[in-house]
Amino acid sequence: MVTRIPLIAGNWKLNQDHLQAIALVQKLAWTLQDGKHDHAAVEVAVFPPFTDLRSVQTLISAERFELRFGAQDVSEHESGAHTGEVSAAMLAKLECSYAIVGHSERRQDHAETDAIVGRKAAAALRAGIVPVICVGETAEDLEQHGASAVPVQQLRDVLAELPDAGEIVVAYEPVWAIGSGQAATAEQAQQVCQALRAAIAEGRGAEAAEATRILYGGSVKSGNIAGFMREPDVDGALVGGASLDAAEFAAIARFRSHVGT
Ligand SMILES: O=C[C@H](O)COP(=O)(O)O
Repeated sequence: MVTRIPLIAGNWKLNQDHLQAIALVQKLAWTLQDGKHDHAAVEVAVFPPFTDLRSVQTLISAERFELRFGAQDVSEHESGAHTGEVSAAMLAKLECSYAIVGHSERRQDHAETDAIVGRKAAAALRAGIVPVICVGETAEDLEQHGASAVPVQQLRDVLAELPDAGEIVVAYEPVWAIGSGQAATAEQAQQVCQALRAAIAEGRGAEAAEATRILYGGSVKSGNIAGFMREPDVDGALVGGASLDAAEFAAIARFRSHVGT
């Protein structure tokens, strides 16, 4: 049986300039160190804006912090006449481990389709970056189709664009739970994450499905993380607002001290 190392990921969205990013990463790393955080047991990663990545890389490398980091998006293109785009190779050069693709805010703001998201994920994989593939249903989808149908179809469509091999992370983020303060219940998250794992098994085989980490995202806080992490198919969290507070985000990463409470 494969052990999936939990991943607690902080998506800063459009927050923190590069000076604020340095302060936040320092505070987070020191808080985790004070709490003797075992990074081998629970991985912690931050996703700053593009403009912060160089500063975050330099700090993490100079201080030998065990934090990982990634980008909030990546281009499907590799180079050339694509103004405003940032390629996976550029992110790899900055030592990004991950790139988020298909966040619902990008799907909404930039009309990103599953095919585009799939091509972005494929570009990340080609550069040795693990794509964090976001899927999730809106409140209307939930009412009309139930919780699983839309995220499962989104994931199938994204996986269709990917090579069979290469590590991926999937993040289930119900759109209605993002930034609303109204998280899904642990049972709802488990039900959808289980269905997503079955979709990965269909597309990439049972072994890959067993090894793939599936995160829950949407109003995660230190007060509700333990419930999610008790579920067998939830392997971590993609945290938005609460990741901007170092103490709160570190408390989320310490979910093991709340499990059973
Ligand atoms: O990527 C993170 C999600 O959109 C969740 O955001 P939130 O924790 O602020 O609800």
